[in-house]
Amino acid sequence: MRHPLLARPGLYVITDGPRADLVAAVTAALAGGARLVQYRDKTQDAARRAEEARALAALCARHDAGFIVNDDVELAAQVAAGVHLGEDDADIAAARTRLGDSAVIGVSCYDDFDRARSLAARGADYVAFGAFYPSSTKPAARRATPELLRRAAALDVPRVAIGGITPENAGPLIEAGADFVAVISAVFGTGDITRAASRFASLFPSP
Ligand SMILES: Cc1ncc(COP(=O)(O)OP(=O)(O)O)c(N)n1
Ligand SMILES: Cc1ncsc1CCOP(=O)(O)O
Ligand SMILES: [Mg+2]
Repeated sequence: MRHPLLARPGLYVITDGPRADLVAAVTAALAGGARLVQYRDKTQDAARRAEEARALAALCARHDAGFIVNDDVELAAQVAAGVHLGEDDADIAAARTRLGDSAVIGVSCYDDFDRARSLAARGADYVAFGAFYPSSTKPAARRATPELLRRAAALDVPRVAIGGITPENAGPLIEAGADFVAVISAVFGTGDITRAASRFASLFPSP
């Protein structure tokens, strides 16, 4: 069954921290209509990470938006969030045991349909593909094509597209079946985060 937080397609923002105005930046993205927020912070500063994750979890709850922690199952458990797992991260079964059935667990599938099929069968709540376009955030990311999104319709699990996505180039991905577009720089790297988020949000059908 589709997780309730993934029922409505839309914009999935991923933070680009550390940044001093993190909570204000995410507040602005939510005001623009972001439906999912991922806390992605590759630093080792456990105290700041815990404090920020707790603040963002409360903020997202107030906006009825999903909140997902990148990589770190223990931090997700601490703040009752979901988690996003890539190929170098925890195993999905271990994450499910730790976080429980109600947590959103998303997985990176890169350009790999068989990985998506296998992880969907093992209980992933969404499968993410990409990068679809060159990404300044992750220049070495493997590349995927919209055809993969079309093929993944058969998996009957929400599909997320990531990598170099802008309001100008997101259309073909949504048309190919992306339920969410996941974006870092084209939202958080702009001078007007709310406007950038609302441009993405307007590409999806309104509820
Ligand atoms: C929604 C979404 N899709 C893909 C990724 C990438 O995950 P991963 O391959 O584990 O790489 P890092 O983000 O951890 O560098 C993601 N974070 N979110
Ligand atoms: C984390 C990640 N995984 C594949 S591309 C990417 C970065 C996406 O960031 P941007 O939206 O700035 O290209
Ligand atoms: Mg990861």
